[in-house]
Amino acid sequence: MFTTEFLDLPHLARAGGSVQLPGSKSISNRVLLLAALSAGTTTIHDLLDSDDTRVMLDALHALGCTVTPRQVTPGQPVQITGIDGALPNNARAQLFLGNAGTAMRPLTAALAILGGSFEMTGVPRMYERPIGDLVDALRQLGCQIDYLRDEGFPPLRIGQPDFRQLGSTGAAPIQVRGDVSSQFLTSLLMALPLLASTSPQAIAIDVVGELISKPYIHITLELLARFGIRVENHGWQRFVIPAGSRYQSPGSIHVEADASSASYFIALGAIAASAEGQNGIKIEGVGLDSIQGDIRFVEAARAMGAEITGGPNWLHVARGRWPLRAIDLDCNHIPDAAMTLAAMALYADGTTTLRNIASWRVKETDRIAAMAAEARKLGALVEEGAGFIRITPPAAPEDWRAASIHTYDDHRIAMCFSLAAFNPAGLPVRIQDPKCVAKTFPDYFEALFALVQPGAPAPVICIDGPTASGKGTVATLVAQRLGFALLDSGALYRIAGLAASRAGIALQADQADRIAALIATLHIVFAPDQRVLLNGEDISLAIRTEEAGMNASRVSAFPAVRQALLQWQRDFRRLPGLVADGRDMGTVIFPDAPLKVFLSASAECRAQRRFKQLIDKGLSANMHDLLADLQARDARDTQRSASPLQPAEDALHWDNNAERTVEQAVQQVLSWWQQRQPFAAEESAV
Ligand SMILES: Nc1ncnc2c1ncn2[C@@H]1O[C@H](COP(=O)(O)OP(=O)(O)OP(=O)(O)O)[C@@H](O)[C@H]1O
Ligand SMILES: Nc1ccn([C@@H]2O[C@H](COP(=O)(O)O)[C@@H](O)[C@H]2O)c(=O)n1
Repeated sequence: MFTTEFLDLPHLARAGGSVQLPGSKSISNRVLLLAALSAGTTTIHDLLDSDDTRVMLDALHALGCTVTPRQVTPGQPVQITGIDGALPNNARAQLFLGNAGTAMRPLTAALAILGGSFEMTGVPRMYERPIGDLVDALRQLGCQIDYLRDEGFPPLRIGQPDFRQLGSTGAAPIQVRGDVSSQFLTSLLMALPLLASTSPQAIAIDVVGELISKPYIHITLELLARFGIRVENHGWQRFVIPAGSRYQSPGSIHVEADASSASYFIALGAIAASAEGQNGIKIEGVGLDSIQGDIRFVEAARAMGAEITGGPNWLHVARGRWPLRAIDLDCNHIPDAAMTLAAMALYADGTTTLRNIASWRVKETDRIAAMAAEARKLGALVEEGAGFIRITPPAAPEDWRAASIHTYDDHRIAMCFSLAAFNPAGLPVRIQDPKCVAKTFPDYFEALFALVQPGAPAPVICIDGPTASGKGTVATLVAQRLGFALLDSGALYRIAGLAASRAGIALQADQADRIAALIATLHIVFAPDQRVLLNGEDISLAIRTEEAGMNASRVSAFPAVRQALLQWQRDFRRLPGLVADGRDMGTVIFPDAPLKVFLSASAECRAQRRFKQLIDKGLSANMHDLLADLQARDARDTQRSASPLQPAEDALHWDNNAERTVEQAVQQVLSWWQQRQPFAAEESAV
């Protein structure tokens, strides 16, 4: 996951390949709660690992359920042993539920019926998301719920219910509004079987007002049935839970991939020209048989021109009509995925109107306002109303603008606007706070980058300079702040030197071809945890000795060795960008790099730094020898005929002498980088 302050997406041109989607958030959190309320142990496969499922898992653990393992591990199921419809007497807990509506609302209903002493808290935005209609419905039954701040909103305190008023004949139908959030009805449907289990009468729920988001209720009913609760659905207006209903674990259950997440890749297939040798996008884990309402996004995308085929758990999407066709659609049936239509509308042949989307206003943020504000930044013409949005794309390529997209801590805003990187103007798009996608799809950007091809080669920042000038340190930090990949080219020469000496090859010019041939056979891995593996062996420390540095310096003077490592280095170039440190990054390896930096510092300063670095690592060092070695390496690096160490003509120089700190150097490089970006100055502050 990208945890940077922002993520710059270069202009994207093409896409192709296949993507396996994470589990559905809606199904994951429902299944977790149902498993927790049931008798027996449920093994849950393909559970989504996200912010919202994590808060749910933590809450269930706090309530006394056995959760094994405590965190979701890819490919490993999670087992929940449920409470069999009852909590111990005097159960109490404080539950932090983040911004997860799918945790706050159903847990409130279930705990209000089970009884105990609970505080339901979350992030500030959660305290702006209404829950009053659900609380009113639960109070009709005798549940004890108090608002801890504002009337109608979390945080809440839940106490012991008093069901005496229900009497032996049961309650009158419970009334709940259906026109604000379908999560209220879902919450009651999942909580009321706890009451029905001991009730002599069936329990009925009447929906007041038009029921929005019926597809989500459909998911709830399907899953309730899997856990032994068969709810009667009377025309989506009355739901009846039979007396004696009792939660029973199905034993094992698979979570479908998220149909809302699929929408971004369906849109990608519809928008992007196919990558060479590829034919569109294959989406795995969810298909045309999905129980999720957002699968009907497929119909809307087809209406806009996408060519979509599919099976029970897969979809294939290719660009069809281009530009896309503008549509006018009632989106009540696909409230979440409809946001992706707004992104597709940027590529349509006219004005697209999305109606019946008032529920967007009470989601993670006011999504109508947010989508309108951010689409306008790109140059689109946007009109918004209480329950609709109308989008006209920029009239011509030159009307598009490079925008820094504010994401409002809303995963869907971030994912939708990533699609703006396919704009016809060749502009990059900045996504602020990219980690907000953690709510449903932590690795969204990684999945996107695996499928797309940029319009021009991915950007590279070259940082060259003599040994111990601070290149590696600065390059690592710049790469971290931008979310870029890192190439430590010196490590490749160090590996070459180490491998040659281990093979007993003399490090001299007449052996250069043998060393080059050896390089071609090496299996080198730069692991994400910073370890360097050579043919499976961890050589991270072995290549960092001064001797390894000297050997690297020797072999690096041979043109055949440099040639053998050339493509290796260029293959590091990838989305969203690369920071490359070395001696000839700007002059030879990436001559087209948009930013080249040359660091310098006196030999004495560099020797001092290297001395400290070695001592800090617990290695022995001698200042006199270090200075001599360093000067010898400088001489060899600058005087060799093949790619000598020298600044590129267009390099920017940074004197990295003793009075300069690491952070100053990093800030300088980032500031040079910002100056090269097309985003407005006030939007690009790092
Ligand atoms: N202003 C500075 N900029 C960068 N590094 C600094 C600075 N001040 C002190 N250092 C320290 O200098 C040491 C040497 O830096 P580093 O290893 O990044 O150099 P390098 O140029 O990559 O060396 P080599 O080419 O040998 O790999 C590190 O311990 C680093 O923390
Ligand atoms: N692009 C490069 C990088 C390194 N070298 C040579 O390798 C030696 C080790 O590099 P470090 O950056 O890890 O110190 C170095 O002394 C150079 O001789 C190179 O030639 N080109």
